[in-house]
Amino acid sequence: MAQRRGLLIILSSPSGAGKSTLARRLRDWDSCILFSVSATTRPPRPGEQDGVDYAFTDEQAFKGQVADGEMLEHAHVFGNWYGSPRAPVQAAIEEGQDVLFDIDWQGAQQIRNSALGQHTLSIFLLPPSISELRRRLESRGQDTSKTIARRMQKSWDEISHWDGYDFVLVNDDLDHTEERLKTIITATRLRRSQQPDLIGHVRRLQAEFEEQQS
Ligand SMILES: Nc1nc2c(ncn2[C@@H]2O[C@H](COP(=O)(O)OP(=O)(O)O)[C@@H](O)[C@H]2O)c(=O)[nH]1
Ligand SMILES: Nc1ncnc2c1ncn2[C@@H]1O[C@H](COP(=O)(O)OP(=O)(O)O)[C@@H](O)[C@H]1O
Repeated sequence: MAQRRGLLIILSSPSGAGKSTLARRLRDWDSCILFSVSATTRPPRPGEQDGVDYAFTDEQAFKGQVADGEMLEHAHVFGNWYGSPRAPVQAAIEEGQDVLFDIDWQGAQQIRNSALGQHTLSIFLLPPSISELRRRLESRGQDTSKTIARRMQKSWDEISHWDGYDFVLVNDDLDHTEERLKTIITATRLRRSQQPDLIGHVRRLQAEFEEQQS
């Protein structure tokens, strides 16, 4: 039997709601999940590693990759380009490995509408409040006040797409959100792994039922 494809797990939220933190926790929980390292034209933040957090690139190279069809999806966010390279995702899911994406609503929509759309699990994280969102962006301590103002200004654009997702969680308590994410992923994996066997099982039940009724 052909190997079941891996799951594309998509996390989106307004900037500062907690995607990267939760994505890190999910990777620590299950090291078999591949994190899709996005390419971006934004400059690295202190402590970010090239090839680990992002693949940092320039606009010309990024656009070349897009033109060559190397991006599964891409979008312009907060004045920079971001995209998910296709090859590592394709290789992983063909091997049955799940892939985790930290991408915005535009990227999520592109993947959902692609040939891989049937293999996605998308989760949107809402902040408990707008003032808490601001507090988190400020407490992260990695962006200038201008950058934070821009992200806050764009936060509603992102939040307004919340209802296109399979699940929506309010990221209030971090441990609680982590537990709910793990539950969602575990349940989705279970449903997908049972599906082929269940169809066969229901057919057998039907045959047995019909035989007994005749
Ligand atoms: N469409 C798309 N969005 C991305 C990608 N990588 C990151 N993003 C989104 O770009 C936005 C800005 O990301 P980043 O600069 O890391 O800022 P942060 O969200 O404040 O940590 C966030 O909404 C990310 O989810 C990508 O490959 N594709
Ligand atoms: N549930 C939470 N409660 C309090 N602080 C949080 C929570 N989730 C994330 N944070 C903090 O908020 C800041 C922004 O989180 P981050 O994961 O960088 O957000 P994003 O990737 O969505 O921009 C970080 O300093 C992080 O430690």
